[in-house]
Amino acid sequence: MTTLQQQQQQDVQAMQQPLGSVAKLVASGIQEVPPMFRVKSKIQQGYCTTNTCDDAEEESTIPVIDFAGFHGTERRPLILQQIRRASEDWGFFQIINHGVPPALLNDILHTHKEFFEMPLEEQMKYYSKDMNAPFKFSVVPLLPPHFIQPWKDGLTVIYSKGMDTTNWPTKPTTFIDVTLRYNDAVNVLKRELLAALSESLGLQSSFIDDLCGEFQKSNSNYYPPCPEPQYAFGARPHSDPTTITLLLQDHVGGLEVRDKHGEWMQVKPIPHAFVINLGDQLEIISNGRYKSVEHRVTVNSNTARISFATFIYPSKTTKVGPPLELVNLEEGEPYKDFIYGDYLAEFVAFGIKGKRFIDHVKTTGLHYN
Ligand SMILES: O=C(O)CCC(=O)C(=O)O
Ligand SMILES: [Fe+2]
Repeated sequence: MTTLQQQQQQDVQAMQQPLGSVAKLVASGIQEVPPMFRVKSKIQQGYCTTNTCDDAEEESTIPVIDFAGFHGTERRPLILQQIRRASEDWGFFQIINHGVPPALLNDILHTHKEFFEMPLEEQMKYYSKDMNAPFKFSVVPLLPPHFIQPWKDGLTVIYSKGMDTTNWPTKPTTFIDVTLRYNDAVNVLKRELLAALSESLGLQSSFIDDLCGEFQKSNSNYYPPCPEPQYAFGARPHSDPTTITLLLQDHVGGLEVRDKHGEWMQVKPIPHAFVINLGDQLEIISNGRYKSVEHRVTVNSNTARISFATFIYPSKTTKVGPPLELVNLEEGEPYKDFIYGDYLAEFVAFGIKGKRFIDHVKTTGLHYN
């Protein structure tokens, strides 16, 4: 057995010993961040200079793209151009007028927030030891135990059309209906976005969806207030291993993205907007033209935050690489092809090291050790 396999086996065993939720820990009145969540202060990490740690730039300059008219001929070329520029410069953008009804966006955040604020006993009914369970409430440890744990609770839905909801929560009463309708709506939107991204790269409209858009998994994330926000992260700096991620966030804020100059920028909440971030698979397909950018989630001492991240990714057996039309050997070594399942396994084992996993493997292939 390799070291990687041993580590994975130990992690699976340790993850079968759940500790409970972060919300419960906060409710118990703790005044300090416990060791399993604790990072060096952000000052020590060089992230900021003051203890309040509001180091990220105030105003987000992440592009906001108005998706209205995407299906017509008049605005479509402009939208594609804006997507191309945002993907090259930022790897992150927000979209408005995307067609998902505002009432549904309010409902999904409220309903899931209500779920996260229910007693732990109620939530634990949906805990599962199966890492691939299609519906599951996450408890600490949320990541394999050799990681520092994120300051959050989570609920995961692996989407498929007409999902079996027999064992889903019936409290809040709207939970099943709203969660299904939201996931269906995001499934339609992801198809449009992947078409736009394909066309913006000069590829056939269905190219990215056909290759890398098969799976959809959503994580609703509940970030409780933290007694020492400078010593914990909701999510440590990482880039997503996905094709794309569609994120809905409430008004609280906390998501930050690293810009071209290495500075952290706040992604300012815009009501009813989706934050779109390109994942590693899209960077690979585009042969590096589009970037899968590092981001992180900070927490605060006053207000719980909720976000709903939907990840789009290929099947584990899919071979992902740049198509020939995006390879120009004069521009240097093209990105290597990967089998997605192998990529993901090494991504998880690599952990969050303040560097992008993709930088380690992009031209040399897998086996980062
Ligand atoms: O909650 C957020 O704003 C972002 C979460 C995130 O980056 C992720 O789940 O990959
Ligand atoms: Fe992320």
